[in-house]
Amino acid sequence: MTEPKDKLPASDAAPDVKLDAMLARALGKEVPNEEVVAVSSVEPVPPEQQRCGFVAIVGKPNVGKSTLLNALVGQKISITSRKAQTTRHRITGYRTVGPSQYVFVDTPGFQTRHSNALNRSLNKTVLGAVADVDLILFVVEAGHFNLADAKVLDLLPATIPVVLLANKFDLVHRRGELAPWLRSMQERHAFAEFVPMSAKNGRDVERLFGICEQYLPKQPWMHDPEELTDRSERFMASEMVREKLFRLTGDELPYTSTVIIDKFEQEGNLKRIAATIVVERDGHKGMVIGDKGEKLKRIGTEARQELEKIWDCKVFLELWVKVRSGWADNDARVRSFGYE
Ligand SMILES: Nc1nc2c(ncn2[C@@H]2O[C@H](COP(=O)(O)OP(=O)(O)OP(=O)(O)O)[C@@H](O)[C@H]2O)c(=O)[nH]1
Repeated sequence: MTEPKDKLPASDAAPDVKLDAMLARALGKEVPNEEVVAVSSVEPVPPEQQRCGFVAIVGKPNVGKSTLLNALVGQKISITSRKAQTTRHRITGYRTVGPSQYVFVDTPGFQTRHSNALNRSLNKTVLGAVADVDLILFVVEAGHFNLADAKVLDLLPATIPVVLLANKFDLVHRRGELAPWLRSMQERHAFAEFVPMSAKNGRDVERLFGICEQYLPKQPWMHDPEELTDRSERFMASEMVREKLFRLTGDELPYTSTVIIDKFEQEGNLKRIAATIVVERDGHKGMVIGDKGEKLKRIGTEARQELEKIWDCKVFLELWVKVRSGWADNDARVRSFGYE
């Protein structure tokens, strides 16, 4: 991050011409001189040709930020689920494509509805994450924009270029109607680019690298190009259990449930992990355990199988469930569970 933040790499063209060009590119019409960057394996690049920068992924809950981060990094490093507010930590993933190294920062969906200690901590994480980056990917659902999106947009510093990433484009049936929506979005903020796409579509994700590249400062890479994340295996284990917990309990379980790793030991090619799922009420405990322990067993099995695949080793995973009422309202307890 050596370049000054007040310099947006925008073209010199008049705003309307630039907007039309962005719309044309966004909606898939031909735009001359556009380079498509192939995502391939890492080749050696001399330091003077390298680019490296921070890219924050922001947006309200459930718009697809974690799905996008995993697709960009090429491996699952952030958990996803249909339940809003699954992501609770700032997660950094890296990806080196050609001469450019992208350091991605995922953020929890900005919470505007409830004000408890957990949400205050989440919002602080979001603000910290966008303060010092080279580019912001502002994720919304294509064709939609509501108050929750507006509150996130309001937080973004005017000095950092913002890409409007209209995700879940696959769910838009009348694509022609997106042009007026994109125009109205440009009135809300001077976006550097519009990118309608689907985080679940590999080609779209590949194209996004090409669009982001020009915003990365020319400077040597900060990480080994083979590295994908700074998160520990312990953290991955707790996130994996949390993902399965939310996926398998559906909407009944409040998002305040959390997972703590009590033990993480390596024995040769085996990892022994013991974890506790912390819920707020006795009723929630029953939901997690399920009939004859069926649900808890499935959460454990699915988490174990996926961890074994990612780490390529055997995993022994033991799960417990505990009730700690009111933990999300208590600042000290929120900190003791690992939220800053
Ligand atoms: N159809 C469609 N669904 C998507 C797309 N991207 C994400 N989703 C789904 O949207 C839901 C939410 O995705 P997440 O990646 O967990 O969203 P998030 O923004 O990280 O959510 P929080 O952690 O709550 O902030 C999941 O069910 C995803 O499978 C997309 O491009 N198309």
